[in-house]
Amino acid sequence: MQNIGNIDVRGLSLGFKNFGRTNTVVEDFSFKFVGGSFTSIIGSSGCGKSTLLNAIGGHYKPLAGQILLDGCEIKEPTASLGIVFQQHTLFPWKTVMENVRFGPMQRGVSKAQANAVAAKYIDMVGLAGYGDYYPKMLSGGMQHRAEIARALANAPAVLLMDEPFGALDAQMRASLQGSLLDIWKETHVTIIFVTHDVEEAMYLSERIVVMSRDRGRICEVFALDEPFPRNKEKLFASEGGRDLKEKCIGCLAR
Ligand SMILES: Nc1ncnc2c1ncn2[C@@H]1O[C@H](COP(=O)(O)OP(=O)(O)OP(=O)(O)O)[C@@H](O)[C@H]1O
Repeated sequence: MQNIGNIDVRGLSLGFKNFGRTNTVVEDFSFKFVGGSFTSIIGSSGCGKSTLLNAIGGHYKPLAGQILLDGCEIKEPTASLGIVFQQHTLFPWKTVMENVRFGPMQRGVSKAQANAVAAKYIDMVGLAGYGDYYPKMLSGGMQHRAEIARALANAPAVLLMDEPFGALDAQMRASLQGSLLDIWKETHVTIIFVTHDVEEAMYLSERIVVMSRDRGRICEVFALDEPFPRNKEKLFASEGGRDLKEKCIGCLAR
């Protein structure tokens, strides 16, 4: 276990007030995301995946329970908790470089240092040479790469990803999946990755948490022993792979 990036979710309940009544979305959710691990969360639409991820990111206050990052309760968003969403959130009026160095500069890092940090992550996500481009000049996949670089520039202990590749075509998705695994290997950041795609979860993660339709409870946790780098064809064609996929799909209906 790594001594940073450990997320401990304890007896967590989350909900929203609608028309004066509290609608509980996630109830009594407990799980430990070990520092440096890659965990995917799958579950049917509306089961509370994004709500959970946002709560881990410090954006929602629990109705009950708590979420700890390395032993300290998460009460608000911090630079240690990087979030990447499916939709683009880059500042359109800033270049890639300006977007990526924004976080470090907000934290008081000098411009020269922030530029160096930004250049390192722009390079890491495969966008070297695009620092002066504005978001609208980039493809959807390139914008996602820039978003990941922007999150990494804050040196987060945890990277929370909410269906980040959901809107991309198969080729772009495969390319970003490969880049993400390289980044994970290099940075040892804890990754919590929400996806609808069972095969994507199987390819990327060490563990898959399946959330239930019934108030976001944990339906099943699957561990994947297959070492990295993984071969997609082999993984999905193997008996173990086919069995796991069937089990995950079976759980999604619960
Ligand atoms: N800001 C909000 N106010 C009120 N209700 C909300 C809010 N955000 C989410 N909900 C409700 O919480 C429930 C869970 O939503 P959430 O977005 O977490 O699900 P999800 O599993 O991520 O779904 P999907 O896979 O479709 O993205 C839904 O019933 C949704 O209507």
